[in-house]
Amino acid sequence: MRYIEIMDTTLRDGEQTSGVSFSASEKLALAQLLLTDVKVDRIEIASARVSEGEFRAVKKITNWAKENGFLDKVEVLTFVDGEASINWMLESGATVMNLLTKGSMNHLVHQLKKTPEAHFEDIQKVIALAQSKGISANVYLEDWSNGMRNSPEYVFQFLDFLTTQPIRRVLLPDTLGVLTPAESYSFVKSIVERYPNQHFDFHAHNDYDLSIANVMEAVRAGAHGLHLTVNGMGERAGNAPLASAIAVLKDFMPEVTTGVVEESLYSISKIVETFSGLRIPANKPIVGDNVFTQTAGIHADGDKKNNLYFNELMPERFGRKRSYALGKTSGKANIENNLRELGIKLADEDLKKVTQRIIELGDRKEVVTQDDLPYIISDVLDTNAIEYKIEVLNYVLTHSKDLKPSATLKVKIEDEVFEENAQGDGQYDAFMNALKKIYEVKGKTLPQLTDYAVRIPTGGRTDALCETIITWNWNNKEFKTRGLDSDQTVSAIKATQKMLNLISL
Ligand SMILES: CC(=O)SCCNC(=O)CCNC(=O)[C@H](O)C(C)(C)COP(=O)(O)OP(=O)(O)OC[C@H]1O[C@@H](n2cnc3c(N)ncnc32)[C@H](O)[C@@H]1OP(=O)(O)O
Repeated sequence: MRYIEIMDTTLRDGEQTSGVSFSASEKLALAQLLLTDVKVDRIEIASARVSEGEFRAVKKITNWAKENGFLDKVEVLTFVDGEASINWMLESGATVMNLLTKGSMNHLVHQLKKTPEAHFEDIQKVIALAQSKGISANVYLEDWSNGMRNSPEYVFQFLDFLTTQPIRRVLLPDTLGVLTPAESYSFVKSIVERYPNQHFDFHAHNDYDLSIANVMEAVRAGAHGLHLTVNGMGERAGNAPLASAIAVLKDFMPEVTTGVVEESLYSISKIVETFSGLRIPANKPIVGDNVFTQTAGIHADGDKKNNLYFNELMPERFGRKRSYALGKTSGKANIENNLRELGIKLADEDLKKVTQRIIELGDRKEVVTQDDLPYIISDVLDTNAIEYKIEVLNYVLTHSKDLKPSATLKVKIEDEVFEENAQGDGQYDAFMNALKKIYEVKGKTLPQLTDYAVRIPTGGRTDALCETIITWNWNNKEFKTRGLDSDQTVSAIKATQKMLNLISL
């Protein structure tokens, strides 16, 4: 089996994401996790000369790496700038440089304004100097992909030159993310065949959303290593994402292997999300919040029947769990899956009612989570037990500055309809005052409200529902009623309606 070396460049190319800057401590923590938990083969942690902060970060990482035997896996991007980058490396303690050179005539002529011969001479000097100081070299051919399209003679002249140099690897970047999968294959293949003794890394960018397809084709063509970033961070549309690349190699390319630990990919993704502040889209493969959530009732039903809707991407591989969303597309099977996890069993009739309630909430765009389920169940079962003879048909509640809150309501008691309005200290108080007036007309009194408690189920982890529990005193006996709704006032009115029906029994 062919071993593919994984070089993670989250801390260098990933940090080139607009608006992202890791602190030195964050860089150290990520470097440690990447090398010891995720077990990538190498990490690129910075560009030389960038800043004082970057220098401190590199120094911290190299100190740790030296003590723990990882120094040879820690790389820094450097420039063809005589002694400048090398001196920076020496002071920071880094020992592997990824030398950025020009991989297309276009960049060479317009940016460095040099001939190929002059560029090669400069490169040779830098590599020799580095070697004399104990620094080993990998060489990036920047804009290599366009070079292969527009100036292949130059690229091959350059690669011929590199065969004469004491370097470890040649790094082939699709700097502008312009390659198609077919080109990734044919360009890498032509190079690997011509230089069988050289190690080539492929470095994709995601401008056309083709980075993973390109990575696959480069590996199929014989690339020996890949450059990836956690969450696909990187300049513009980013780099090829580590988690997706690892899953694709594992599932579609059995002829290759890597040293990366799949189970660690989700946790590193979350940590990088936190440190970078760059939110992971919910639908991002492997690491997005939604990618292991079945929302459709039919899919949940199929999972029950021989795992019909599973693919190779089992969440447990990545340290995650499958979940079943609750909303308007939930069917019974979805809800049963959630109930099973909570250890709750319901009769068929009750399950149907709970399902109906969840669909209603979903229709109102409320997001229902598993945490809400026990509340919904107890509300549905509680409401079931009561035969509703008294109904609050309509109401208007007002709240305005410097005016007393008021309420107008229409209530059906048995077959009679009553309408009243009243003011109060708050909207609910006004509602109760109007209700009292209706009951006075009928020559009845209402229980005394002794406690009124509002809570968001599960301490605020979900905001779909609000529960109001009202304690009443009726003929010296206390009882409680509960109302559940996404709106706090409505939940209180539901609790009150329950009370009206209980006292009429
Ligand atoms: C593929 C990639 O992602 S490459 C990413 C490389 N990393 C970075 O660019 C890190 C961030 N960059 C920086 O902090 C700065 O650009 C520095 C510190 C590297 C250089 O800063 P400055 O000296 O202010 O130069 P500035 O950024 O304006 O311009 C870049 C210079 O480097 C030159 N240059 C471009 N590529 C190279 C190279 N591979 N080797 C040497 N010099 C290069 C340019 O021609 C330009 O030189 P000029 O000013 O003589 O025309």
